[in-house]
Amino acid sequence: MLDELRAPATDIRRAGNVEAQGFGIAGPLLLTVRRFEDSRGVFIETYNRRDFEAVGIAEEFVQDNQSLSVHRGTVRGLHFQVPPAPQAKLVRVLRGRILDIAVDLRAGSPTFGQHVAAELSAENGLMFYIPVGFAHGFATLERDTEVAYKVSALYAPGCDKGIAWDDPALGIDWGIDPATARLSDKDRVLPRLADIGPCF
Ligand SMILES: Cc1cn([C@H]2C[C@H](O)[C@@H](COP(=O)(O)OP(=O)(O)O[C@H]3O[C@@H](C)C(=O)[C@@H](O)[C@H]3O)O2)c(=O)[nH]c1=O
Repeated sequence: MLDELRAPATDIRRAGNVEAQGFGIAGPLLLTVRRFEDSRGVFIETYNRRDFEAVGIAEEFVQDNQSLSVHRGTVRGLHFQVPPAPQAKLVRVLRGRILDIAVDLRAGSPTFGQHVAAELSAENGLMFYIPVGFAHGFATLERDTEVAYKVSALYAPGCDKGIAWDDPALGIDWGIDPATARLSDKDRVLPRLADIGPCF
């Protein structure tokens, strides 16, 4: 866990079975949900509208996505949908482990171009909330990693945009050897941040 990136513990909000902690960049939240363990195994609430709203996640989520990345070092991103179909995302890992990244693309934001990172795994059960106005991507740190995420707007291919994961201006340490990263054809040719206009 990248503790140095988290906001002070005083910034923790709790409601029901969820606890949310902010980062140095306003907006994204790292969520911990209560695990109910018994002799059968585990139960968790992965989303509860009332409680998630109470900790600051007010969007209505309208689509659930899931991806499997077979190889360690798979990179998906950095992606975002522009208006009129911008997406907030609520990300968790079902199997394996990722380094999840959110880059601030909000015009006028004091932290524009900066990013937050969180290690999410099936084991730690953490969730990452990424508001509208951020690009999102992740690198898989284990084989056969499955990621599930809710989004607040339907997939709109015409609004689907991206920036290069390895743009030097972003300075992201993805926790993998960049030379062995596996990307989609689409992600291999994404522009750099300096080459896109204002998006949000
Ligand atoms: C994202 C998406 C893709 N697709 C289709 C399009 C394409 O043929 C195939 C694979 O799409 P992609 O290559 O864009 O998948 P992927 O690279 O996994 O894209 C995802 O990356 C992560 C980091 C995100 O944040 C997501 O919002 C999304 O952009 O699935 C949908 O039908 N609906 C969707 O919502």
